[in-house]
Amino acid sequence: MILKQLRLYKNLFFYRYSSSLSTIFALATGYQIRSGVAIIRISGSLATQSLLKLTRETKLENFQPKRLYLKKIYHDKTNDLIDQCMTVWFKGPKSFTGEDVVEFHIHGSKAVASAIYLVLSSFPNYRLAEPGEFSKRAYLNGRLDLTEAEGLIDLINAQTEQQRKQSLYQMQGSLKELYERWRIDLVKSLAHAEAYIDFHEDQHIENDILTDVINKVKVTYDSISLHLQDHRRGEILRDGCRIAILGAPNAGKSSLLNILTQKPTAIVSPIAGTTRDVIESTIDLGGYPIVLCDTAGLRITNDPIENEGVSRAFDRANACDLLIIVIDISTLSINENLTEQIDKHLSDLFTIKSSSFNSITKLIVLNKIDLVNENIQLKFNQLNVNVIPVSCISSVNIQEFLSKLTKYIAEKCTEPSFTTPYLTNERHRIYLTQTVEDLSMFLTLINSNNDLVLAVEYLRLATRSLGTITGVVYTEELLDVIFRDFCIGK
Ligand SMILES: Nc1nc2c(ncn2[C@@H]2O[C@H](COP(=O)(O)OP(=O)(O)OP(=O)(O)O)[C@@H](O)[C@H]2O)c(=O)[nH]1
Ligand SMILES: [K+]
Ligand SMILES: [Mg+2]
Repeated sequence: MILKQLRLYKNLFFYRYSSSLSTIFALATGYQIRSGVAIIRISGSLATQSLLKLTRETKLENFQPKRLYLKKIYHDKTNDLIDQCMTVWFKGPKSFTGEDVVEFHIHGSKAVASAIYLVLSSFPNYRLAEPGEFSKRAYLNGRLDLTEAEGLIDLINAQTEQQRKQSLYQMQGSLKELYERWRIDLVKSLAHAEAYIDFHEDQHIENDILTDVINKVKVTYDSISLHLQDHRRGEILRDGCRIAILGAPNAGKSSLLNILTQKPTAIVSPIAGTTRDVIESTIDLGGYPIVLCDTAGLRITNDPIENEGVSRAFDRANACDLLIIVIDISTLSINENLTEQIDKHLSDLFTIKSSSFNSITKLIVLNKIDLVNENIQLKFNQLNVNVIPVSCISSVNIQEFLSKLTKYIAEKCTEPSFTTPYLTNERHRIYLTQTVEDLSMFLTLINSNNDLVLAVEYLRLATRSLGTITGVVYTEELLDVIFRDFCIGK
């Protein structure tokens, strides 16, 4: 235990030592420049030198931290004027990275940025930052834990309102609080269990200690297990709810896709078998992100290309969170039991490639209601809640369909909350699953009083798995995986 801690401190020490050698810089506002303002951020022990050299000031005291100064900046060797800009600096550790940070808020042109880059690169021990390097330094200097860093990248990538909320809460520590609380509980139990092992034979240590440990571990075990049974809500919100539109040829699948994307995304035609490939489009519905797929009409066919399209439709549908099945209403007979006919229609469609999609939620759209006599339309409105008659041509019931779909998606995702956050990331799921498995081993072994030392080893492994999520425990490899998703300048 102590050895491991020492190794961690050693890593951190080397990190601090080596990072003091290089001061990094990059555009923090992205490379799509040609904007009113762009920000060049510089971080490291030599960062403030750039402030003095570029502004030709001699004393750092002329700049109070966290205050903006309008300055002319110059090439330090040629004395050429580069730009007039706002400058600010943050004294480490009270900065984003925990190191001294300088920012130049320049005019957002490629030429100004390049001129400054050229000057900065000429300074000794200055170099361009790698992707995610500012955030990595923030993590290594204890300004962020890994879940907060992941929240930050998710916030940068957020496309919809609900994604914004979820990632913002995570960036502010919602998951860190939860996972650290569990980890600290387990570390305490571990310490008590170890004390029991070491001393219970020759000293008076109460047997209650062990019972107490078991009870506490059980509570954490239950909480993590519950957290894992989340139907991937947070992950669906983070990655987008995947929806496939399925149905027989000409049912109106592409017409429905075009309504949802509000543009002619897919070709619509009266020719059955128009759509062949899976057509993917990302949309925002009520703040929820959706990855929507139009697919080939499902039928048995001798055409090898169409058949490939049908196979792709099934493959994609199997990977989805929700299916919209479109049925041409005019294929149903009003005088027979409609629910039975719909069930039969679905089972005929699905057996084409012997699937059942049993575990996937389905919303059934009876399209082309405009073709049905108005008196009869009423009958279709009284079907199951997951069946909705619409017309893609006359737009009848389309608003109702959109609200129903939004409701279904809201149920699949989560209304983000700071106090009860959901899992958002496959990486966390892997380590949490490992944690419950180890805790389960601990509980089994300790209850059967088999091997106390081995049982406690599992408890130790569980604390390590939890620590890997927040980054209390880390490897270079892990950090590479996490921070490589960041862009340069973040
Ligand atoms: N009357 C009527 N026709 C519709 C409606 N929706 C679509 N259609 C027509 O039905 C035909 C087929 O529409 P598509 O959207 O291409 O159908 P699809 O299911 O994508 O067809 P495939 O890609 O060939 O499987 C087109 O001629 C559409 O104009 C509707 O609500 N009412
Ligand atoms: K068609
Ligand atoms: Mg189509």
